[in-house]
Parts: sequence; C-alpha cells; structure tokens
Amino acid sequence: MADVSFHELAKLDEVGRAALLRRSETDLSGFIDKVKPIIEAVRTQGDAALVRFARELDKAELDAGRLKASETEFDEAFGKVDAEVIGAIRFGIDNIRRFHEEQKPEPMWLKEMRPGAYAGDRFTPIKSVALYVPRGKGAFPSVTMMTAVPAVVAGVPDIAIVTPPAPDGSVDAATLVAARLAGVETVYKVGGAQAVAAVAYGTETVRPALKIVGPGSPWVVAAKRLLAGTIDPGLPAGPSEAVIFADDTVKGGLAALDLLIEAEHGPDSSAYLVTHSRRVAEEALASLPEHWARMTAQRVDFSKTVLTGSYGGIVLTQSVEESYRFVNDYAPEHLEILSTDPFAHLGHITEAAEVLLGPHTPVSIANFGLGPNAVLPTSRWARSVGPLSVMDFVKRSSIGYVTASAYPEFAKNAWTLARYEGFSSHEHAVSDVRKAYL
Ligand SMILES: NC(=O)c1ccc[n+]([C@@H]2O[C@H](COP(=O)([O-])OP(=O)(O)OC[C@H]3O[C@@H](n4cnc5c(N)ncnc54)[C@H](O)[C@@H]3O)[C@@H](O)[C@H]2O)c1
Ligand SMILES: N[C@H](CO)Cc1c[nH]c[nH+]1
Ligand SMILES: [Zn+2]
Repeated sequence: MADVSFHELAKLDEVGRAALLRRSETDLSGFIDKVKPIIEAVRTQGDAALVRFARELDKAELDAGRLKASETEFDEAFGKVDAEVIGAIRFGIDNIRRFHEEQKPEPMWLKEMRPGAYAGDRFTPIKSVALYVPRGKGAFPSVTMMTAVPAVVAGVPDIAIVTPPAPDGSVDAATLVAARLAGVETVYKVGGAQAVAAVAYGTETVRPALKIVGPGSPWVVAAKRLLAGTIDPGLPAGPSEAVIFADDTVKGGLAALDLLIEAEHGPDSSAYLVTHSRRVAEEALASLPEHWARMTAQRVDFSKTVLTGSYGGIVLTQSVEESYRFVNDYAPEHLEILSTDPFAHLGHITEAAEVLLGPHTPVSIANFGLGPNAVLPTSRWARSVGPLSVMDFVKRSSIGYVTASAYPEFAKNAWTLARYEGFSSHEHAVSDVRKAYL
C-alpha cells in the first residue's frame, strides 16, 4: 500500500495545487458513454429494462410486480430493525423536521411598491418529486430522512423514493422505516442510472416525476446530467467529500479520526486534512494506523484508497491564511473547523456547503440528524449552490396587482419603454386603447 498523500502546499507549483482541487466526478466521460444505452433501454422498454438491470447490475431477481415495495414490506421492516435504530431515526427526523419547518417560506408575501400597486412572491409545492436513496457501498436510511422530510414539509403531494434492490429483491429495512416515519409510502426498487431514467420518463410501474433529488454514485450523477432536459436534476450531489480544517489548538489524532469519516464512503470519495500546524499534520499521519485498526476491512480499503490517491490526504500550509485560501478554493461539501475557537475562523471561510464547528460536531452528527440537510453539493458546486432544503421542493411565482388608482403612472412608464423596444401590442395595452375596454 502506498503512503498517505502528504502535500506541503508551498512546495507545489500551480499544476500541483490545481490537481488537489479535482474530484473523481470531475471527469464523467467514462460513465456517460455507458449510461446512455441504459437510459434508452428504460425509455423504450420500461419495466422490462428495470427488471433486467436489477438482475445485471444489482444481482437482484425481481419481476415487474415487485418493483414497488408493498405495504406488507413496510410493515415487516419495523419488525426487522432494532428498536434502538428506530429510535435514532425518530430522533433524526424530529430534528430535521424542526430545522426544515424553520426554512419553509410563507405561502405568499406582497409589498406595496407604489401607492395602490402590489408585488410579491407566492410559493407552491412541486407536484411530483423523486428521492434517490443510494445503496451500493452502504444502506442510507439517513439519506431517506434528509430527502423525505423537506419534501413532506414543503407539501409535495406525490413523493416517491427510488433505491437499488438488495440481491434478495428487498429494500433496506431501515430505509422503509425512515420513509414511513417521514411520511413517504411509495418506494421503487430501482437504482443507478436506470432509476433516474425511470422517474424521468415513467414506466408501467414507476410514475414520472418533475424533479429528482438525492445523492448517488457517478452512474447516478451521469444519468442526471444526461436527462437534465427531461427532468429537473436538482443539486449536484456526487461522491462524498470533506475537508477537516485544524488549527494548532487540537490533537492531530482527532483530526485524523474525522478525516476518515467521509474518506470511508468509497474509493471515489475525497477527504483532506488542512492545517498550518506541522505538529497536527504529523500527529494525524502517525495516528491513522490506530484508527484503521478499529475499522472494518471494506472501510479501511476505501479510506486508504482515498488518502493514498489523488483525492485525499494531508495538506500542510504555511499559515492559517493559506489554509483559508485552500479551503475556499476547494469548496468542500462538508467542512469541519477543528479549533477551541472555531468562530474565530468561520468568517474567513465562505465556500463550503456545510460548516461544522468545534471538536464536538463531527460530520457524523450532521450526517445522521443534527437538523441541517446532509445532501450537499459536491465537486466545488458549493461555490454557487447550497444544501438541499425546503426551497428545492417548492417553486416560486411572482404576483402583481395594480389598482385603478396606481395604474396611470405605471401605464405611462410602460408605454414609454414599449415604444422604445418597438412592441406595438405592448404599447397599445397601456395606451388610450385600453380605456375603451375597461
Ligand atoms: N453528497 C451527498 O449528500 C451524499 C450522501 C450520501 C452518499 N453520497 C455518495 O453517494 C454515493 C453512493 O454510491 P453507491 O455506489 O453507494 O450507491 P448508488 O445507489 O448511487 O449506486 C449503486 C448503483 O449504481 C449502479 N451501478 C453500479 N455499477 C454499475 C455499472 N458497472 N454499470 C452501470 N451501473 C452501475 C447500479 O444500478 C447500482 O444500483 C457514494 O459515492 C457516496 O459517497 C453522497
Ligand atoms: N456523508 C454523506 C453526505 O455526503 C451522508 C451520509 C449518510 N450516511 C453516511 N454519510
Ligand atoms: Zn458520510
């Protein structure tokens, strides 16, 4: 096994620094070509293609009649999941619901722009939304909680979950529990690119949706990109990633412990420890083996691949300012600020989808239900996109109302600009012609 990647930022040239900002999903060309025929098969063959891909890609034997989870499967799931796990799901859902209820906009606001003329916004739920819950390198009841709760809070009337089937044709039991407790009863056993195509086009069993949200592997990300003209693909959430920023006030072993959180998702994850403290960097490096000794073989394998490869490791900077610059350039999905005074650093970092402060707020706590949404933009999209929220499940319409008394002033100004732009009907609609019809 290669050594953990250890980069002294000052020693890297521009090319080397740019390379650190790359993610596995930066180049999806290999996936795009393979995903195109999957999408076409689902469009033309519907359920038959879903059944075939379940067999070929998920090793699951299903017939079309079992593509949708039954009520009995939901009921039985509650018997299969430990009470403690159900308790943690309830705890998370409660926090996530309260957080997202705070986010929910008023149905409408109107402001008086000029005396007698009103304008504002109205928010209405999107009519149908699909939630992608991954299941390849793990089961994700937490993603179910994070996607379903804001959809329900927003009032979306038609919510469906798509998630890959297990080889026995089942849905992960805790995912069914989380779905029901969040208020979603439609779950389709379809994963990967074929799931995105199924909800984009609809099949005999799967109802089409206007939008799909939720994280996924590059297969899912590639399909969303290809189908963006048919279904709203939501925010770009690909392989998980984190930056652990640490100053000189914490133990390096703690930074290493948290560096492994997102590094263990898969070989395509990204995870960096960024610090200007050589002590913290060296302690972190030295402590990784003791952390690996406590992990399962699969998670050791994934995190070692990440930390010894091109998408992870330790970055030693020359100053705290250089650390801030690196983090802002990197624009991580999850950011931890490990410091006894995290608020001192917070104002310097603006480009991160989620910022978790201090040694008692590891990424795990946010992933599993502190309240904020853990479905977050990856691959530097945090520079322009925020976390999944209630706003992803509503659309905004502008509302305007001009009374008779306010009309003349608006009409005069509109008339002037309509003439300048050369639009006759626009002009007539606010000219004396109108008076004859009022
Ligand atoms: N950004 C976020 O908020 C967030 C949250 C949770 C997880 N994640 C990320 O989501 C991803 C989940 O990935 P996953 O693999 O665990 O689950 P997944 O459900 O996204 O992918 C598994 C599916 O990929 C398809 N697939 C696998 N191999 C294929 C092949 N050779 N050809 C075509 N299709 C193939 C199959 O249909 C399979 O069902 C991880 O990268 C994880 O880091 C991100
Ligand atoms: N870290 C993921 C988002 O990037 C969320 C998650 C769920 N379970 C484990 N992790
Ligand atoms: Zn995670």
